[in-house]
Amino acid sequence: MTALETRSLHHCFGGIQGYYQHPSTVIGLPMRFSVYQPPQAKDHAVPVLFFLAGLTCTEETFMIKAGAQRYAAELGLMLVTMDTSPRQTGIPGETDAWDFGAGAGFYLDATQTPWSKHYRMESYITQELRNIIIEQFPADPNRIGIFGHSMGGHGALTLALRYPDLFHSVSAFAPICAPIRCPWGQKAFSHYLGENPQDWQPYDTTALLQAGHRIPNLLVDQGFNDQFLTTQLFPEALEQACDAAGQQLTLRYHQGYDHSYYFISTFVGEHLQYHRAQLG
Ligand SMILES: N[C@@H](CCC(=O)N[C@@H](CSC=O)C(=O)NCC(=O)O)C(=O)O
Repeated sequence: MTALETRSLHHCFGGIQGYYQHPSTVIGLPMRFSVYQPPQAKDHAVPVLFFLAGLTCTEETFMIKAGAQRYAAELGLMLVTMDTSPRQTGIPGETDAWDFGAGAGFYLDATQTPWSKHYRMESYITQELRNIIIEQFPADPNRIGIFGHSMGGHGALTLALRYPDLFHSVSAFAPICAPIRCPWGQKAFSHYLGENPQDWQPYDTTALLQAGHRIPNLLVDQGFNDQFLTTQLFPEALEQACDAAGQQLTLRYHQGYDHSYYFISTFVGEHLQYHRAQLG
């Protein structure tokens, strides 16, 4: 069993907010994650929600800024967040840009050197971290949902589409819907996956839908005043892909809201209620 170092524990709405570090065999370096255990977890295994954060974030960002613990405590949901990339890999230039490298792992397994040695966030989440949560926390493995924001919204959608047996509910805030078509995605994918766009398709939500991948239901919230709406996110491409595929989608636009955690914190309660209903 993986040895966890507990970095800190905090009482929160009757439950426990914990921050952890462990030597990751998948990443080949230490990784950090955090878990909110609701009060119900003292008595029995509870459903779990993985939250994947966006560019520049860490395992702390959502737990500190989203205000989700109040709702998780009411609904009996465990929350899990992880860092957004490996750190201190020694790769030259890893921290030069905020939208690539450290803090920008894009929730995939890189195939190109030098990134392929450590940048393996897909396997980290779907295998190692999932196993840690199931084995070392009071988590119900048959009721695991996933959601995320921006780069993490892309991660949640693509992992849910690629691993329908592992993730039983999915939603997103302002996701990058078509990374193969936007500058953030093109920059990351060309370095992590190589120059051939054909190799990017398994990590693009619209391409996965076109290829026949499906999820039972999908909730997406998007602010109209999002500074990245027209340059990076392309929710209209998601809508078109879902329409063409016959994929259920509830896409809600919100006047005035931007890309920030003020937007996330406004709607996070509704996302937790949605997942609780989906997970049963
Ligand atoms: N540093 C950048 C802004 C970076 C940013 O907005 N990051 C978002 C996610 S963007 C897509 O994945 C975020 O969640 N930031 C954390 C936060 O606390 O807001 C810049 O200078 O524009």
